[in-house]
Amino acid sequence: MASRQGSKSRKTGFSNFKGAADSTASSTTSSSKLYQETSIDDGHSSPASSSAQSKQHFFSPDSVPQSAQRSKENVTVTVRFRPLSPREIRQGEEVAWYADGETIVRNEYNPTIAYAYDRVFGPTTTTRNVYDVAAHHVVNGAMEGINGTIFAYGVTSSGKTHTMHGDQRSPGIIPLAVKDAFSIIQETPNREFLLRISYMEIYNEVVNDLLNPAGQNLRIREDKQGTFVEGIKEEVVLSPAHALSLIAAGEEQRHVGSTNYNLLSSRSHTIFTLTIESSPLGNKSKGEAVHLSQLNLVDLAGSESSKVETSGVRRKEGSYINKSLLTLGTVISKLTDVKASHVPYRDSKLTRILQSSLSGHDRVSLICTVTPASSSSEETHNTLKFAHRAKHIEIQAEQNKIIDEKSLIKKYQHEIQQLKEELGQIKQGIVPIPQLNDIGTDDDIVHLKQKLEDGQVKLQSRLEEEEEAKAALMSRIQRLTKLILVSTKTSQTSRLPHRFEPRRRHSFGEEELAYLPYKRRDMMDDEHLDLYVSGEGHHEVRDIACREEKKTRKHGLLNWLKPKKRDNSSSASDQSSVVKSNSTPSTPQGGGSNLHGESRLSEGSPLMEQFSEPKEDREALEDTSHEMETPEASNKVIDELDLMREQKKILSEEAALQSSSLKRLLDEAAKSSPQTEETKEEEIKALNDDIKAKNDQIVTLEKQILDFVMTSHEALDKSDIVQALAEMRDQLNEKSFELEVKAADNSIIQEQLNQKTCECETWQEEVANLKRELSDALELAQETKIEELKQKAKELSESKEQLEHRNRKLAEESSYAKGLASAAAVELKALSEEVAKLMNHNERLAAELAALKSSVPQRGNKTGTTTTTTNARNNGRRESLVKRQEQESSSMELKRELRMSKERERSYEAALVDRDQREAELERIVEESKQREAYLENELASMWVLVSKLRRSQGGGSEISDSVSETLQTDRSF
Ligand SMILES: Nc1ncnc2c1ncn2[C@@H]1O[C@H](COP(=O)(O)OP(=O)(O)OP(=O)(O)O)[C@@H](O)[C@H]1O
Repeated sequence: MASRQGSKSRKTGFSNFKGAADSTASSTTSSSKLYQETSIDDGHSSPASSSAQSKQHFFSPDSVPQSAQRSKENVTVTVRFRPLSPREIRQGEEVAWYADGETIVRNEYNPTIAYAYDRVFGPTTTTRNVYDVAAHHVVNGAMEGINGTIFAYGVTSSGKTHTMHGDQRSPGIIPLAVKDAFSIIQETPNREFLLRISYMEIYNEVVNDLLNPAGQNLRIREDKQGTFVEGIKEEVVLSPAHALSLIAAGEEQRHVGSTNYNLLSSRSHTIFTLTIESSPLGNKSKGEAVHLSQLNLVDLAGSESSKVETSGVRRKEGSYINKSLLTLGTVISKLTDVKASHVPYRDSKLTRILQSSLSGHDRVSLICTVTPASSSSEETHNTLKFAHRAKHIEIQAEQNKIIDEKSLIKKYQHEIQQLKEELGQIKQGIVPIPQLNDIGTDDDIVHLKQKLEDGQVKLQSRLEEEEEAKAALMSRIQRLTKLILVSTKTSQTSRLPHRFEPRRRHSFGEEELAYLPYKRRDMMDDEHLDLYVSGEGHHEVRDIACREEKKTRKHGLLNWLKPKKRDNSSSASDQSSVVKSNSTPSTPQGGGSNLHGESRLSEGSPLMEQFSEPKEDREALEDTSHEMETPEASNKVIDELDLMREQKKILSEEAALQSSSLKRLLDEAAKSSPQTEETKEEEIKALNDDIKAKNDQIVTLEKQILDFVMTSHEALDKSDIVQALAEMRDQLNEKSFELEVKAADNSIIQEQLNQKTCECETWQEEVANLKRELSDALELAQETKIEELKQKAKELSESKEQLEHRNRKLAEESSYAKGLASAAAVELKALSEEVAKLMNHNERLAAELAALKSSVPQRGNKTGTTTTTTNARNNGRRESLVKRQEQESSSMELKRELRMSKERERSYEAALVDRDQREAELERIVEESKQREAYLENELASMWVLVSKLRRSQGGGSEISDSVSETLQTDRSF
């Protein structure tokens, strides 16, 4: 069944909003500094105004007529301060925000900053007070057909869960609302009701059904009537205890974790929905509209400051929480902004699911929880601003009336009517058996007697058959009737005239609230003082504490099943909801009982002790049965039978729940790794044992019911006994059938388990084989790699050798070239010296030659003067000519030599240039070979690293690696 969150489209609702600027909007138009005090009594949000006007309205796609009562009102916005926690006190925190009167929140450090709300609750206010102001009118409206939503909003550890769920000493809005709903039924004798609940969480943007562990990751769908969660489980509830026990079971599934601020921080948003159908009582209901409404109680996860140091899962959860709360904030801003054209409901699952509530057709109450602590001043300020924005949302709450034969209450009413008619027909069909003494003459007696006896046998068997059919019908009628709740008050006066009288307060039965933690979480905080230190390292310790707390809660639920002692004082709550038939109240807690309750407790627990003392109990029952002489006593017996049946039902439900958990575990086991397999197997085994134990308990309970019927049969009149017996037989058959089915299921599950175990073993073998193959392959691969490396190392060392050889050669050549060059240099020097000498000599000769040339013309001029001396002079001239010729030839010789020496010089110079070039070439080659050597060195080093890695990764292959490393070592040293 799908839980429908509202029934209107967004557009119609959106048009109902007015922004802060709208002067016609009610009460608050305050800014952060200029506030206008508003009060819950201002009429806009008071319960009294809820149904002031009414008009006809049609909403369903198939034109189902619906009448609607509309009244304009604002969202009720209240702020609740929690006291400073022991931790905050220890840390010397100061009060940064405080409640100034009943409607104003003021900043301690800057008194000009103040905000006004419908009501502000100080740290000492009780949740009951909060309920009366912030929730009661919403619950009241929901019981009259007006959808209602109550939110708790605030940062982490500000007290949302404390407000919504509470603890045993101070129950929260949810238990109070449930209780109130049943009280209203009791005080509305002219209507009959059918209540259903669903409970879901939004964890990391995934919708999970908390009443059905199999309902994970549910889809949100939308049709013309609004958004709804597809496939969510809805349970018809018969009493507050029944509803609370279901919530308790749901709480077990909720994601809770420890954070730096809160030992038990809610990591998901939860939405508890109570669907209420009501119609006029009895024949009046024909053709009358059915009221259908939903009451959503939303415990939001707390926003987290980005300053908080978290990691891993918590950080991921925190970011999802913050994102969805941000979307909620944006949606609310847009709703209060007249200019906004698009409201981003679709940006988060939370706003999508609550789209209808937010868009103005539900009566909405927002409870903002805050801490006064100075360290959270900024976060508190943000919450206050959020609350202030929300105050401007205007709503037009409507009463939903549907004339819809498809409504569950109508369906049940029809079925009951049909069954009653069938029963009437059966009753009419029973022919009274004629008495023998009425029969006539003696002659016919034998014949007639025979005939009559035959007829009597036939009639008897027909009678029995019809009795059985009648009993079956009766039990069906009873079961259906039980689902429809009516007041036990005989007065048919309406509840409405009394509406504003103070309602009788129903105290909770001890067991009803047993699912809630015994004490406040902050008290635990005191005990786990050292656990509240920041830092991730302590999460484990805190998670243990968290688990412990969960266990306590679990025991709380178990306690609910604990049989109550007969105690007249507890009747106030017990009578809060009884079933239509006065003789068969259906509530599990109805009247209390000293019968054997059943539980998941192990031996030694008080409950098991009660199981082990049947005699005493039976004696007590016998005592009771002696007192049961009046019809009331007979009713009590039936009450107790009902109670036992109810307990049996709960056990069966628990067994079913565990079976589904078992299935889930089996599925998980199939998917999980072999390491987690063992723990899963243990869990599966434990669950199997638990289911077996539960089935045993069901059988025991059935036996006890039989025993009880036997011992108390005297207190009941015969027809009651026949009826009860038939009913018992019926139920027994039903149960034994159920048991058979469950046993069959179990054996199937067992088979599956065995099969899975076999599969697991095969897988394990396969995994082992694969591992072996993998290690072989690895070894092989390593060997090949090592071989390759060896080869490469060899090649490298060879090329290194060659290079070194070449290097040596080059070095030799270069030293030879150097020698040559120096010899050439020496020679060149000697030559140049010689050239210099020759040149000097040359110059001298040239000078002499010039001197000679100049002396010859002077002698020619003096020839005429003396002939004697002419001969002598001719001789001398000849001599000097010869000499000159000699000198010329020697100078020629010298010149030639000079030329030659110059040529030689040039050739030497060329040789030198050539040598320089050669040397440069050699140096370049040497440089290159050095670089190559360095590169090879590097290569070798990385190979070394590789080899050592291989060695490390392959323990067994060390020998190979050793040999490689030796090779490489040698290479290296080489
Ligand atoms: N009004 C209050 N009076 C006394 N104690 C309170 C009140 N509100 C909250 N606390 C205590 O403060 C602690 C935190 O409260 P609670 O767990 O309800 O916070 P929360 O807002 O739900 O946190 P989270 O978002 O992390 O789930 C609890 O120990 C609770 O008992």
